[in-house]
Amino acid sequence: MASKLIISPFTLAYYTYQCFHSTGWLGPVSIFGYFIIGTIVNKVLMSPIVSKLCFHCLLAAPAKAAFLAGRVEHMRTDRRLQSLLQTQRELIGKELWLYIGINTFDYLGSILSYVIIAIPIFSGVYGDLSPTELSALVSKNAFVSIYLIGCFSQLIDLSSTVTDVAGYTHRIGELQETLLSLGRKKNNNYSEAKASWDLDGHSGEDPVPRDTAFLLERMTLSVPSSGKLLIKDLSLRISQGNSVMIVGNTGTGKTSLLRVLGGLWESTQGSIKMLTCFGPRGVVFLPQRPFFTDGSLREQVRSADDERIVRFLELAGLVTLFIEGDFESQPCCRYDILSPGEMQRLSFARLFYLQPKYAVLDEATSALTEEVEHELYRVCLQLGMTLISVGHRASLEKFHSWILKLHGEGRWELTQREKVKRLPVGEGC
Ligand SMILES: Nc1ncnc2c1ncn2[C@@H]1O[C@H](COP(=O)(O)OP(=O)(O)OP(=O)(O)O)[C@@H](O)[C@H]1O
Repeated sequence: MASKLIISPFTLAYYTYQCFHSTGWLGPVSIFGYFIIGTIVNKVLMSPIVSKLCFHCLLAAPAKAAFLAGRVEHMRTDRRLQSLLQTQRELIGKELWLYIGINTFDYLGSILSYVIIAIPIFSGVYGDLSPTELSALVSKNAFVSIYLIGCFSQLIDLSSTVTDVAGYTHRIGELQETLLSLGRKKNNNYSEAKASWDLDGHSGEDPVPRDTAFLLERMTLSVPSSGKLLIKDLSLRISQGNSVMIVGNTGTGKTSLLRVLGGLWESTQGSIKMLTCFGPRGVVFLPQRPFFTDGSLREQVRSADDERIVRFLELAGLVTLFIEGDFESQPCCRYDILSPGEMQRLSFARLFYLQPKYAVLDEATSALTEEVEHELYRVCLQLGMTLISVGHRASLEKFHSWILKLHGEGRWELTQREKVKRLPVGEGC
């Protein structure tokens, strides 16, 4: 693209000069004018097609999904399909005009190349040339004119590519800035946390204990869009070995609290500080609905060592699902065929591989039985992870040192359980 961008002005200037040389100003001016008119007509014909295409894509996806949803969705599917067909018909009608426009532009362009040379010939400018020289001049001019039109088209195509690239660059720049500011914020959080701890009179040694991952001070949280109060004045320090379970009724703000911990939402008042990093050396988040990229099982678990993969899969209770040793071709590239429970097990296999210090589990075992949930939590603790989990089953409480109960409308209750023991894999709790 860069080479085209550099060369285009030169070829344009060269062929404009060549055209000017044989036809005078008439040639370049007519071609330029013709090109502008062609571009305007093209734009007018294109814009309704682009918007129709977007609408068509929007309609197509839910229509397909709804089609699979069975009889309950039959009526809705029918309506959407009708609307989809209607849009398709309108699209074809509009595209027809676009193709007519493009072809007419091409045909008229070649005629124009002869018209612009015909004028000086018939007005006697080339009266002294022989018929052979005249025919050579006409064919040379036709070539120059058509090439010139081609150059203009290329330049316009390039301008739209440059616009796209500028847009992407802008977005990537924004992303980079956001990541940088998040990094800065995290560093500030750490020093601020240290400073505020100093104010409490703990100066001298390292004020914020190294093993602290999250520090919440009189934090108030409301839903950003509605302002609905979820948690009021919560102070909490989450440190290694002190797993916290967040419980409460539906809609009381359990997931919202995890969003704040992960930096997705901001607290309304007070402060919340994450003093660790994302990833194996810090914190890993496991959502209720796991996300996997396309790729082999090895890529999902990200280990080059087959023995380790088998071990993680064994720990997650998944090994029978996969043929041993064939991790490159195993069907996680089709993870959509896995059941929700198998997906949750697979995300635990990944967690076991990463072995982070902290694991934030948002109902990460909701599709599994109590026994399997028990086993997975036990392995997490055995691998030395500190858990921050949201769950509904009371049987999960024994894996946590603290229970944070959210009552809604800002009310909460924090209770301490006895210290959780780390159990070796395979033993009961
Ligand atoms: N993205 C969002 N935009 C606006 N409101 C939201 C959003 N996500 C959640 N909420 C609202 O915030 C409130 C708390 O939601 P949250 O998901 O934290 O509840 P929860 O306690 O995790 O519930 P559950 O047990 O059902 O998962 C709810 O009233 C919900 O409607």
